[in-house]
Amino acid sequence: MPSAEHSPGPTPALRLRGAELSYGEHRLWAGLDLDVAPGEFVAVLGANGAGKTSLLKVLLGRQALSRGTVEVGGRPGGRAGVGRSVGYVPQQRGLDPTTPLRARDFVRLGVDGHRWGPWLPSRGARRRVDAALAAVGAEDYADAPIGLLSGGEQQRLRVAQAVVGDPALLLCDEPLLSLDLHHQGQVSALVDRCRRETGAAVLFVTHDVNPVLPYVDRVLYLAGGRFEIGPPAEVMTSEVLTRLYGSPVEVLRSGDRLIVAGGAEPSPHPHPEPRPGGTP
Ligand SMILES: Nc1ncnc2c1ncn2[C@@H]1O[C@H](COP(=O)(O)OP(=O)(O)OP(=O)(O)O)[C@@H](O)[C@H]1O
Repeated sequence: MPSAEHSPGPTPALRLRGAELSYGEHRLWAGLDLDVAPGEFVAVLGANGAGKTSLLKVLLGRQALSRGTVEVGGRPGGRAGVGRSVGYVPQQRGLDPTTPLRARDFVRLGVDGHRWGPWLPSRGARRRVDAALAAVGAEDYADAPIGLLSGGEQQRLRVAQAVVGDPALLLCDEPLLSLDLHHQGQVSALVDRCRRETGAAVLFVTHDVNPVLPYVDRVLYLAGGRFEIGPPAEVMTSEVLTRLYGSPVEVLRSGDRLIVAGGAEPSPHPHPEPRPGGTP
């Protein structure tokens, strides 16, 4: 199992030590040592069920580790430790058309609506909301009821909501899923700009690394209870992924794109009874 240490420097935005997550007999990953530096962009990849979303749940304090420790911004993780320091872009889910919120009110929730911490003067909050709306290109529908917007428009607003609070750690759970190629590129570039401007570290769960490939510093690849971490050029190879999956995988290059072929999980996992842990 490789170590995932990153070079020493400022307090890591995220530190995992000996981290393991199992649901009953089903071990998702174990022995995970990972330091993510401020401003670093880490793509989290892997097959369905490899434990990507579960990792984010741990970092959000919604799921306890089975073993090991987690720190966010130098403070112990878990419910008490997360607060405003973590921004979260969830998987796309359509919002109820009758949701009684304008787009800008939805984004403002990221400033002062659902986090612990001081309230900002409302003029400052409004400026930040306007800036976040502009950053995701949502000015035209800033005052529209959010439930009536398209899935892609709603997703851009989720990104705006996550970054408007200036988090130390930005967790993105497949935020590109419902977006067309153009907007995939825009949202990827937006997340990149945010981490450069604010120093937020990014953990970006995705099935397709290509939209974020220009920005990714390291890839955390989860498969079959194991993991690999490193720069994309070192991890996204036929040899490494074949070893990780324990079955033949071919990584092909087509222009700037990477195509991963093969990679079936070695054996089906048991699916135990659900444990408390919530759904992000
Ligand atoms: N609370 C829970 N109790 C028991 N098993 C769970 C629980 N939450 C998730 N699992 C199981 O853990 C495994 C990993 O789930 P997770 O959602 O983390 O995978 P993922 O890598 O994000 O998958 P996908 O790519 O399909 O979104 C799955 O087999 C899932 O059924």
